[in-house]
Amino acid sequence: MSQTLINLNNISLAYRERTVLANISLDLNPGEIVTLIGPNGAGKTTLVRIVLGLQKPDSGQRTIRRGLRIGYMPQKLHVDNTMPLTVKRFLSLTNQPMTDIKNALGRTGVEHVINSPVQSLSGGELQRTLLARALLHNPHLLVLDEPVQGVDVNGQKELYHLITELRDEQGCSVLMVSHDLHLVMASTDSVICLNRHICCSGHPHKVRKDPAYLKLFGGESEELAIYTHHHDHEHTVDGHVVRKPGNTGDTP
Ligand SMILES: Nc1ncnc2c1ncn2[C@@H]1O[C@H](COP(=O)(O)OP(=O)(O)OP(=O)(O)O)[C@@H](O)[C@H]1O
Repeated sequence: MSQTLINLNNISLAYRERTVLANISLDLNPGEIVTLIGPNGAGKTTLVRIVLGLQKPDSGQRTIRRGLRIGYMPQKLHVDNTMPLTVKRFLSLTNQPMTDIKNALGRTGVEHVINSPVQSLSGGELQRTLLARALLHNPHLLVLDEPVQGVDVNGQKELYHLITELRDEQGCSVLMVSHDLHLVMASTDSVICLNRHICCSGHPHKVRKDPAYLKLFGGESEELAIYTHHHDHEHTVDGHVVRKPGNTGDTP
């Protein structure tokens, strides 16, 4: 594994005899974006914690390239509502220079929130602030646990686009967790579909059609992917539907 950043070999883990991860093997290679996808409770966060070295598996090996720097964006940020904490103070806890902090916030598009309390940020601003924090150590690998949660659909697309740009600019690798293959499709090199074991993996277009993926996520996801909204009407400002001239169809 000369070039490989992190290798997991046959990792298994159980909580009180309940298997959470079984025989997981994977390689994270330089410059690659890998997305972990799976239903709730599939073991995605647990696997991320093992990749980060925060949790030890019951069996199997984790091998990490010497000197590897990892930037981590957690799934949740717990900040006590009564504790005054500005974005500036929050990011200063990383001990990085203020110019780097400002640059990172600028790069993720939220320089304007630097003096705002963390608790007051919108979903998108919070995710971009957490992404800026993950960038601060100039990482070789970005690990992003559900980076678009709490963000609306357009914001999600923008955020995935930004993640791809950051990978291109910085040449880092990305391991991220997502719930929606179709939204992440354009932004990932490969997908690992997890449900306590690896159900299928590979190029996103291949995984999308894999019977194991379809079994987990159902045919609905395929229908959603091909559904195109034929808009035969317009809306008034108060939301009422107005048919376009010459169109009487009942398409939504
Ligand atoms: N510390 C723990 N002790 C006992 N069980 C745990 C612990 N941490 C996680 N689990 C269980 O392990 C399973 C996998 O959890 P994990 O958080 O890794 O799933 P996930 O795929 O990230 O889920 P989600 O999409 O809901 O975030 C779940 O059934 C969870 O209840």
